[in-house]
Amino acid sequence: MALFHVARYAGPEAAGAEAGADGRARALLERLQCRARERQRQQEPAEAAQPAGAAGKRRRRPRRPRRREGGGAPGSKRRRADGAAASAGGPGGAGAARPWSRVRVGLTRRPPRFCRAGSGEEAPGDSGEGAEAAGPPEDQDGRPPAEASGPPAHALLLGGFERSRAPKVQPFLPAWLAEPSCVGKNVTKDLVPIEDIPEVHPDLQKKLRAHGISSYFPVQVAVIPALLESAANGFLVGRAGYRPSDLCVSAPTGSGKTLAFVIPVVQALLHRAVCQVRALVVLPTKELAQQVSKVFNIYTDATSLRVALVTGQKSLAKEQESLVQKTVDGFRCMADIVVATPGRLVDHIDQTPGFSLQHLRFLVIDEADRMIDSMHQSWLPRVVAAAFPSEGAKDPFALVQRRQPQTVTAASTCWPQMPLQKLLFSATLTQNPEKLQRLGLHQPRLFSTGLAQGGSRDADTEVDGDSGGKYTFPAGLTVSGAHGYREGARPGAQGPANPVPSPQHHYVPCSLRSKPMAVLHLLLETSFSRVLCFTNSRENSHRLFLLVQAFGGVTVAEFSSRYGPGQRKTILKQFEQGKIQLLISTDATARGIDVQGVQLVVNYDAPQYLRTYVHRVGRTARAGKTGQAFTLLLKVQERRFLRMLAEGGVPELERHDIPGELLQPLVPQYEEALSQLERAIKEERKQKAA
Ligand SMILES: Nc1ncnc2c1ncn2[C@@H]1O[C@H](COP(=O)(O)OP(=O)(O)OP(=O)(O)O)[C@@H](O)[C@H]1O
Repeated sequence: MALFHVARYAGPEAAGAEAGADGRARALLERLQCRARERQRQQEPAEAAQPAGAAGKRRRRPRRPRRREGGGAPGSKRRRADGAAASAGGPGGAGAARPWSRVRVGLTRRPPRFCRAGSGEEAPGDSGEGAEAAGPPEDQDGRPPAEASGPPAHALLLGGFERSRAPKVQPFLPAWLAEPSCVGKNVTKDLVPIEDIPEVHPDLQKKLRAHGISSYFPVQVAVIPALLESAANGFLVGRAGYRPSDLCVSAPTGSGKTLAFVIPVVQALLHRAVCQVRALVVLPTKELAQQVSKVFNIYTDATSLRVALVTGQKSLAKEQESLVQKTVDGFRCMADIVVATPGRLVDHIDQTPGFSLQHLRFLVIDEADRMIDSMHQSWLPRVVAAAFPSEGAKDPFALVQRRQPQTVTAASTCWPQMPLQKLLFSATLTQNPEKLQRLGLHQPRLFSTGLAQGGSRDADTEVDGDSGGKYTFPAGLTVSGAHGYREGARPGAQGPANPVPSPQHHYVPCSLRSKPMAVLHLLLETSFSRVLCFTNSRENSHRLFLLVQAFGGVTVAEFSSRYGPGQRKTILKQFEQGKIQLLISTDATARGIDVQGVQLVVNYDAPQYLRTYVHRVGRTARAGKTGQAFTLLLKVQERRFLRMLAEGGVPELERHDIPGELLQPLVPQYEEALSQLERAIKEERKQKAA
């Protein structure tokens, strides 16, 4: 018994030796019995004075304690607890007669949860015991009994912590993160004509116009002059001879971030004498790298600058040819601008003889938040190590010495230094200083379209589980000037003269069974020519693709890692050309992919993270266009998903019910498609096994 003895009643005698334990228990028992008798005496005259009915009513309140004295139902939890109290308080279960001792009984049995004593709070769905744990029963006037010397009101007891929410702690941010340079977010309003930024080279201005660009978007207005200024003294030194600041840019999807770095980088390198790798752009996927290199090719066309794409789409040898050429006296660099995925870049650093980053002036990290997540591949330290060679490996006769960044001293400014400037771009740039610190930024400057001051600064909801980040969405996806999609209303149909702005983010409550039909219904109803539908896995993409294909009436394709880079390129091209109406994709196309004219994004599987949602829906409403986003939600997902989006600053999510009768006409065809899907999957399995 001694092993299980818990000294719950601390008193002066508690300090005594073990030998006195029996005596203490007896003394305590007597004291308790004495108090119980006294209380009974007090109650008796009061009850006698009451009318029979009233007395009966009032007696009902302390019924529980009495039942406990007599013992509850055999085998019940309550009885076991009383047993514990009896063993602690003494024989006969006298301790159970004391209301506050019951509180302690509760303590022994309940999981450790905290609540304020006397608050009367109880854990939801736990009414009986919760009421007990909350404090002693009240007397006839609704007050606790006078002699019940339970724990003091300020003491913390168990239970009910759900009610008291811990106050949200606002992280303390460095000044550059807390006070960003604000960038306008509306690409249809805050435009600046090309001629209003005369710093941009006339040839580049001409090219911009030739490609249908007559004004700069807000992010370009802010970033292009800042970058050009930092490279004003050529690419050897920054302003006043100092190393230029690194730039971080956070602007919505489709707001023109690519041109914001392409134009100044091309301009800074326009008059270089010798071809060396001076700009390196790192992106997370092959498709994105391809897209960005295409933009560089447009703006370096008819210049001596050369762009190389290294993503692993071609063989290593072929890529090596585009980077370096062997000559009689060494190697000749073949690229000024290298656009790469991190893995392949490291391959070339390791395996391509003569590939040097020692003249690297700009390191652009696009989709920077995603790239920070891939830092475990340690591609960045490899790039920095390649850009700043160790002392022994330096060329003593080189005109421009390259040194690791260090404190500026008179000696350190004796030689012209070639700085390495890092430029980070993303629609969901993290504001977590610890993560950004891993990039080793130098006096960074942040350009942002307004991460909410009040919100949590870590926009890395998906990674950190901190869902307080706020994002800015493209204006065309926030509220459209035209009518949004309404049941039965075909897009493209003329709306009223003064259209009522409508939210463009929708959710469709549906069941697991009705999800494919909901997608088909949205497609058939809207008849949009380019719809992008996201799933959470390539298996889901494949099955949905087979099902829609079997259903018929829609030109459909799938995009996932099931296909090789070449096939994926073709699929994207066909989608862009309008040959494919519905592209079912994994998150492989969620980031950065710029397909003109996507009118609708459907999240067939709800994205797990806010950041994923931002990028997925950002495939529509690009460059000032409007677009719509529908997310299919199962009942169990609804609450969490909507809360996540609300906390993330998603403007308004309109519930869009699809009544059963609208789906009914699709059922026969759908059932037929289902059986075709089953057959197709069986066939595929057979082929795989063979
Ligand atoms: N000043 C401009 N005027 C008109 N169109 C522009 C302008 N700048 C960029 N665009 C177009 O806007 C589209 C989106 O640009 P871009 O891909 O650079 O967006 P982004 O901000 O990088 O988006 P994401 O975050 O999704 O990668 C492109 O088709 C681009 O050609």
